[in-house]
Amino acid sequence: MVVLSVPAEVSVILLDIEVPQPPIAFVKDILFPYIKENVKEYLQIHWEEEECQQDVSLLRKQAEEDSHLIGAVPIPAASENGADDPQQTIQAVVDNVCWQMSLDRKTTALKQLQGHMWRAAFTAGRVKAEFFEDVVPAVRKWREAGMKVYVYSSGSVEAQKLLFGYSTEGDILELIDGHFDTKIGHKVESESYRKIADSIGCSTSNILFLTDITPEASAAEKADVHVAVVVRPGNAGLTDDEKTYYSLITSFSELHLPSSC
Ligand SMILES: CSCCC(=O)C(=O)COP(=O)(O)O
Ligand SMILES: [Mg+2]
Repeated sequence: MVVLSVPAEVSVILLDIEVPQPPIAFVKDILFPYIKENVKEYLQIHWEEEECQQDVSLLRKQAEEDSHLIGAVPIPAASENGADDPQQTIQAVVDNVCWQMSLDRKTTALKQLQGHMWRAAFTAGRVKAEFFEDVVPAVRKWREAGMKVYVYSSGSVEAQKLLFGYSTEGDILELIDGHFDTKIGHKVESESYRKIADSIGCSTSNILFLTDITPEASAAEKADVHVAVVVRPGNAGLTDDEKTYYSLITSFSELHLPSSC
């Protein structure tokens, strides 16, 4: 078995949300299609609710910022007297969401609506998150060794908590010390990792970031964060240069903590 020694200065393990997911690529193959298939019905049911209207306002603001992009889908402004046809606006929101998702955009507006839709699905028992079998034992072991474990995902903090709260292993939210999403910054920007370290109260060099995406690994490394690239079935392939450059693991059990024998 490959063993990757965790540097002695590391006291925090930061996980990308997709890294602990199972081979069926839960986020891409289950959660994302769920949004596309159900967004229209969700909007129709929740349209009058304040939370839904806040989600739509944020999407509308994002659509205005995106108006210069090729293929961008506008969302008409709400009229002051509320005289607009909700079905037309709903269709525009659906089209905008599908357009953003076709580009795998990581906008806070999209992630917020997705998070609210997933909350409805998880709490109704329509979806349960699965983890690779090495994940939960490894996270428990790291915590027993005194490590803090955080999650950093483009998915909203609320959505991340759903995954750990409604998993096939039960509610395992207590295994995670904290969550970060795009509100702290994008995962391909080095500054985000400095802000995360500040927020945790440690130095960036105290963090080991596990991700499957090399531009994220590169941004973290530029901020002096330790990185390892996690290679799981279903992940995008790596180039030969990336395979040589980065420390690679295929299971969390391959991480060897300084104190473990
Ligand atoms: C329930 S979390 C959904 C994850 C998500 O929306 C996403 O875009 C995945 O992004 P990540 O940065 O975690 O790879
Ligand atoms: Mg990812």
